[in-house]
Amino acid sequence: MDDSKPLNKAFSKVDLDGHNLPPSPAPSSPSNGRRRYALATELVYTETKDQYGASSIPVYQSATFKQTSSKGGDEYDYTRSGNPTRTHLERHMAKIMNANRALAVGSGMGALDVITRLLRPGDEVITGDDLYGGTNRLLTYLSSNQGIIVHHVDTTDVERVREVVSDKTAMVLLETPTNPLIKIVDIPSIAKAVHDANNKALVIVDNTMLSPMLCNPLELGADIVYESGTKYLSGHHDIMAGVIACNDTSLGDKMYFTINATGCGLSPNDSFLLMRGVKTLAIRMEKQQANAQVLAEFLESHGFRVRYPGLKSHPQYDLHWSMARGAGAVLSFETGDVALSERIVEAAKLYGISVSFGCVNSLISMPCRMSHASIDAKTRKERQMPEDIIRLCVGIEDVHDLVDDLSRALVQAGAVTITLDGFHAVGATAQDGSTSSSNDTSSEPTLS
Ligand SMILES: Cc1ncc(COP(=O)(O)O)c(C=O)c1O
Ligand SMILES: N[C@@H](CCSC[C@H](N)C(=O)O)C(=O)O
Repeated sequence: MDDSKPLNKAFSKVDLDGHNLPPSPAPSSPSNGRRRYALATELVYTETKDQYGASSIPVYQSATFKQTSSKGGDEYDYTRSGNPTRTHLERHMAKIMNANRALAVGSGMGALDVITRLLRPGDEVITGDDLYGGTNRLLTYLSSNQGIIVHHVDTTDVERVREVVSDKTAMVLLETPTNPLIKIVDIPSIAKAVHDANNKALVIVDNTMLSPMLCNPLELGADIVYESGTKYLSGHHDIMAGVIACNDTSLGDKMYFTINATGCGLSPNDSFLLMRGVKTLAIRMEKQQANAQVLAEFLESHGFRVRYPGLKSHPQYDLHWSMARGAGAVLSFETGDVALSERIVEAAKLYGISVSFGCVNSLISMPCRMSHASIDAKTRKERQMPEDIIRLCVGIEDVHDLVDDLSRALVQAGAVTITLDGFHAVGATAQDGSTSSSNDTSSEPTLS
């Protein structure tokens, strides 16, 4: 049977590859999806066609939908193919991300999986040398098992990308700021260089670290943007989710095909929770990044090497602010000593020792042991990931409490020397170049 032909009302649409597309979800349309108000307003403003005028989209907790005729083909038939709660979320996200189409799936990695299924064996992918560990793991799997050639280059340097881009390049995958080294990648320059060299190559941006509140990669030249909805979009660490957005409707159809074929669409309940979470994104992000700025300045002023794009000392400060509307709420700092970093992390009380970020609660972690442990030690060394690096993911708590708790943890861990003038980092990476060893516990202050 030729299954590429529309069979009946239920499969009236095929995508460019001839795949049958089920009837739902109806793609978000630019006409009903375009932003009209400031982002903070659009985040909370929604329109629904709910039969009772519910102001919050109901959870359509149903696997199947009764059809009005034996031909099927009503707007919804089966939740794997489409669900009204998910569609409502997807249309809202398309509006927020300034895209023609948004798709909601079960996690950020699920989103990258859907995107990379656009690849064919022999295709080449260019990506960074400082990447979230899970992204690195999926790309390594694709290169070992699926015949995809992956080039890891320093994407902070456009020339390094230009050197490897070719007619075999199918995707260029970027993160900015990178996780966890907080390096900045020039999306517009890379997108132009890649599209000039190969107009079929897709530029993909993982926007998890900034969220649509602070950056719109589609407006900077990206073809597809995705985010882990587990982070800022939902904001409470109570769901796993991923969102993909693009402006090319045929790409949207292809990715929707994969979502329906593999069954990774976001569940109705998680769609509801993500929809509820995203409404407070602006206010959360504003508070989180204000707190992060205070903590970054606090650590830097006490002699720690801090990586945060809100600090003028960040080597790519101007580049970051040319693309983004804020610095985000993830920063990392070094102590010069792994054991010392461990003591700081374990001494903190307000900051949960946890992977992830973007939550209302503040978190502290050691990326090389936790979020990025799936990158082997040799590769971490080659990529110059400091083993002692500590990542702070800042929440919405009272900033004085956050500073107090971090100060106490630094003192308790022996990370600072206390003088009459205050306290100062003892680690080898202190910004003033001092090399005093943190292993010299004779100089450790004691907690009063
Ligand atoms: C930058 C970045 N992208 C993608 C992901 C994957 O998201 P998820 O955990 O929702 O699969 C993460 C973290 O997990 C991340 O930090
Ligand atoms: N054990 C998990 C680690 C998830 S890390 C989550 C987040 N992206 C972060 O950077 O903290 C795994 O192996 O994926």
